[in-house]
Amino acid sequence: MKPYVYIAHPIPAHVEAYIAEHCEYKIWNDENKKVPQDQLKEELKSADGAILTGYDVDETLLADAENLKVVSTVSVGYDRYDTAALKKHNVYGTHTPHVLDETVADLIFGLVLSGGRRIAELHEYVKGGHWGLEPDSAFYGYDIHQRTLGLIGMGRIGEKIAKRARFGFDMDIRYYNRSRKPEMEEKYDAVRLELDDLLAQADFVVLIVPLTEATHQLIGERELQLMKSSAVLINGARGPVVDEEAVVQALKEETIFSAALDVFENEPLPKDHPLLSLRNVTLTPHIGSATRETDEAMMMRAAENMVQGVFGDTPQNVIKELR
Ligand SMILES: NC(=O)C1=CN([C@@H]2O[C@H](COP(=O)(O)OP(=O)(O)OC[C@H]3O[C@@H](n4cnc5c(N)ncnc54)[C@H](OP(=O)(O)O)[C@@H]3O)[C@@H](O)[C@H]2O)C=CC1
Ligand SMILES: O=CC(=O)O
Repeated sequence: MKPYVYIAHPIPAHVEAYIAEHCEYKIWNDENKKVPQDQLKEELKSADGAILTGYDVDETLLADAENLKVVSTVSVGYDRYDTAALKKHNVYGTHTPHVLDETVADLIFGLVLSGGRRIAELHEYVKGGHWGLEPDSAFYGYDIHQRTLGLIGMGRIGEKIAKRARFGFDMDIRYYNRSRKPEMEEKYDAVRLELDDLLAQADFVVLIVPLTEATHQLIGERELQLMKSSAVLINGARGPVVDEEAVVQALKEETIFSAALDVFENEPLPKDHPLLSLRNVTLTPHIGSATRETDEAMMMRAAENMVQGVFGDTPQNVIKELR
């Protein structure tokens, strides 16, 4: 008998065909609605494996999932997976590193450009029919090239951002990272700094670390005050890596120049969120990795991880706390 797996969101046809070759399966096909928690718990009772992205995978969910061997997220970040609970229940947690690095770096670089040159704001201005109502100088931004990029997180994606900054825009790279990365220093002339020094020196501060206890609200009021008044804050990591209220305050008081954000404390961003009424922001809907090609590659990788796990093999992308 084939193993049985549960997929908690729609997947492309060729990924479904791959799963069908190896497993019996059920798919939740509503893209606009998540599986209700009680139903998900019920579904997992008989599942050997699952693809669960955007769900909290914790003790409550795992308690009755007696056959479960593997859960896969279609993301590299796995902050919603409780690794202690997965370990306790002997379930592999897997994610999708590498396949998305260049794609996320592209979007982040878009945010760097928009933050510095005010592209989102100018787009609103022109689309609103206001062009000509104010002098052009009211919309001058800052150069990107030959300025200083402060990278918080020099991991897989961080490196791809550094590459674009160094070789595409001739920028100076400063980074803050848990461990030192001599290879990155060599390749990109990157200089490792303490966080406060990076914040004081960078023209563009880019966050691309995982959300953990150590990175929760890494950037708050104190840190924002250390930044230059001409600096741009880019968050491509997770919303709670910054204190969102403090960011709103800094933007209102213009103690920093602008922010460009792909991730938020609450997603989708609530309709009355103060960020929506600010001029000096670029906002994207947590879409860093989501191009057509890369989304498909991530889905396939998640499916492969799951299939490997249900057949008793070690999946290729087990999250590091569970290796
Ligand atoms: N906006 C979006 O759509 C996307 C967002 N992301 C986010 O980006 C994150 C990073 O992804 P990826 O580059 O693949 O991950 P990596 O694990 O390759 O890189 C993360 C880096 O952060 C460093 N780091 C971790 N904790 C700390 C800390 N407390 N202080 C300083 N540095 C720290 C790590 O240091 P060390 O090397 O020492 O371990 C590592 O170099 C994901 O976890 C996810 O949250 C990812 C993809 C898309
Ligand atoms: O946010 C996306 C991810 O892959 O992590």
